[in-house]
Amino acid sequence: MDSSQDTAKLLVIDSYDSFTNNLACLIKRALPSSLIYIIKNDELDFNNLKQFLPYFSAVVVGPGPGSPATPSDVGVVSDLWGISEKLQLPILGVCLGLESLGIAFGATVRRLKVVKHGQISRISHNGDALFEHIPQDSLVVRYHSLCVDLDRSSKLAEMAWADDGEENGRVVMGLKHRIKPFYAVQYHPESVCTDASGIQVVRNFWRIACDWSSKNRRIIKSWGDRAEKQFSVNSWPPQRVFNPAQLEFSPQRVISSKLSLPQLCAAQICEILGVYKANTDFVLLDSAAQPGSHSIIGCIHPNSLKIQYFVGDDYATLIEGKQRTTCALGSSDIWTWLASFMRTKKAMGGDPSIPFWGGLIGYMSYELGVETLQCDIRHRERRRFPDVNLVFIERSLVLHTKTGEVTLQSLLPKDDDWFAFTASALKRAATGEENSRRLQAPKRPLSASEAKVIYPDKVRYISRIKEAQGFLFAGESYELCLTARTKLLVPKSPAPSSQSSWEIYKKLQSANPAPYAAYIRLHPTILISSSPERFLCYSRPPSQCFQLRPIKGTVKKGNGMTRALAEEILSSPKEIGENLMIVDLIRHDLHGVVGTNVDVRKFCGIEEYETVWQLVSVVEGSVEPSSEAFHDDDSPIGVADLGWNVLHKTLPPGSMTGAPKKRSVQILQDLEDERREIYSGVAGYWCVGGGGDWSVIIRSCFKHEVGPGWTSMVQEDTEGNANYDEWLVGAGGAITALSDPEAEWDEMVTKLQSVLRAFRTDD
Ligand SMILES: C=C(O[C@@H]1C=C(C(=O)O)C=C[C@H]1O)C(=O)O
Ligand SMILES: NC(=O)CC[C@H](N)C(=O)O
Repeated sequence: MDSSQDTAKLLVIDSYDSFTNNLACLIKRALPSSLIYIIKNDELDFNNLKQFLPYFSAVVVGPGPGSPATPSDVGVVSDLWGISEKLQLPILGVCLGLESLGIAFGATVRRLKVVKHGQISRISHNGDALFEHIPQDSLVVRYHSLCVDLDRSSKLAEMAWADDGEENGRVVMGLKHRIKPFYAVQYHPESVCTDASGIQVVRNFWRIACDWSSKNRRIIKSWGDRAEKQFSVNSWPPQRVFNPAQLEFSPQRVISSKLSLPQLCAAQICEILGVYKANTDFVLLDSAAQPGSHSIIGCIHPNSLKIQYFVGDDYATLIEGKQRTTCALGSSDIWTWLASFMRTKKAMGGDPSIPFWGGLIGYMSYELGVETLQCDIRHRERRRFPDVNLVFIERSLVLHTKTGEVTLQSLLPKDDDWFAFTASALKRAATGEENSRRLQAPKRPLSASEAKVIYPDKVRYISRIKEAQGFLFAGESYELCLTARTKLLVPKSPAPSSQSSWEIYKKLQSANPAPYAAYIRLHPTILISSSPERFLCYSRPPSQCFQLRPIKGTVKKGNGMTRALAEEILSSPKEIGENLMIVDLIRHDLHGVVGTNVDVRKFCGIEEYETVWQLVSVVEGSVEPSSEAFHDDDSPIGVADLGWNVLHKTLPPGSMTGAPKKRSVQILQDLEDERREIYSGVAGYWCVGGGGDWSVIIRSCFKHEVGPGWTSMVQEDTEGNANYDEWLVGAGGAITALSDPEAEWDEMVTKLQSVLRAFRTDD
């Protein structure tokens, strides 16, 4: 008998990331002293799992995509309901869990006429013990396309219902076995919009489970080495393993100095620093609108280290000046490699109020996240461009966009000359004639009014929307963020691409000012972004806070659209549902890394942008300061890997996939014709102090260059002349069961137009 014999252990069966971590957190909140273990439904075969059931007090069978009748969707769950009397233990099913309980005991599963995804319903119940202390008409969130019908002689009994009126009639919301200790609910008690009945139902189940176990004298085996060996990696909250390697390197010093330059904006500073210069790299992360407050400019020198990785490769490429080396990843992956690299670069002594002291800046592609999810990448293009493209910044300028304070920073020792040179160049420009905080007019008017726009085919896009809805109606997904690519063929400019692309950036920035704008020119790719969406920001350790700001819900401005009207549209069940599903998904992603401390700080706030109104939620997570973190000179260092870990585990951004994530990504791989590449990926930084901030790459365009120099990737016109630069723009939107295909096409075009404005000379 070990000392933990009194601690209840619950096994949660995960049918692939359908909010399972939220469910685990709800159980932990309901039963704080319990220990929770999560396994995938196909992780152990049933014969193996059977041997371990006596170690657990109860099992919770979670939700999931697909059908209870499809063996690969439910895995071991169908066998679980048939366990012998000797091994019997209390089981609570949720959603797919309820449906599989139904099917195991003869119920009929059928499709709802009107599916319910992210929809809030009132439930009534018959007062069964599972619903004790739960008021009638409690509000619960539903995510289902299927439902169960019992026949009279059923071994199961109904306990709760939702009345869907003409849509679906009365739908079963609670079931139990008449004899065995099997209970289930069709709704999601763990959703952020389910009321207090969510936690109560778990408490009630636990009470029923304890009563049943003591009445039946069930003996729970003590947790020995065997169980520990099998399940230690499955424990939730996930164990935070302290990596002593973090302490191996002594930190570098950040040297900084301040200037007050309210006359200059970020783009002007970039011009002073030589953004136009041909054959150079350049990075700007630009807070061009609220709620952004700092713009970050990396000062790249010819020998700045660049790190590239292509999905599927087993090496990273390091580029320093003209030298290229490859670095084998061995048995680890690019994430582990980057984390060890950054460990050697940790620094201290920077101004705590400045978010970036130096570190990696660049982007990561959507497919990098797809690789992390272990989904097949369908579109294997002939020519590939980096999926990770980062530069290590040693010298940087950070502009506070409201006060005009500029912080110059360097990680290089004895860098006085650079400080003096840069400060004097900035001061000269600020006191010079062009000091009006206005941008210089584009040097050469764009000839982009002649740009050819190759839109996605509307008929094809609409048919894809309908196909997506087919998956939603069948219960394969709850929401799918469908996207398509538009190509812009811009007549080749005689100016170098450093200049023409920068002019496009300035145009975009003034046409569509955005809090997470970016100009990232890292050969061979140029990214121009006016993203309104923060993906993930993590503060510096030791007290790390993680913030995600998913956007879902879009209304086009203009044509008499007032704020009041936009508010009315955006408060409809369709729009709220769309946002809620992603909020639940993001909570699940974050709970999967940080454990219990995850909260929704803002739910469905309305934000105004240049061309659209958006529904934005804010989800935050935190971890207690690690006891292993050490403090040196008041600058905490030591747990810097955690933010990076959250980024790794939460890609691709949930708002760009739909929910549940893995199945939705798989479906989208089939519905979309090309790789998304950088679109739907993330752009941002990882600071040497351990913080980071990454935006979702939307409302953006990108271009690849080919060849060793800076020759643009060109397209041939109809006469076969290679005269055009090819810019790529992704756009899309969340498709739900409530979507109107024509309106979704319009929404995609609206998002696209916010970028195309930068290519017009006539406005
Ligand atoms: C897909 C895009 O945007 C995403 C989809 C949104 C929506 O469906 O309302 C809103 C913001 C983004 O997360 C895009 O801009 O291309
Ligand atoms: N949330 C769920 O578990 C959904 C179950 C099933 N895929 C349905 O759509 O009905």
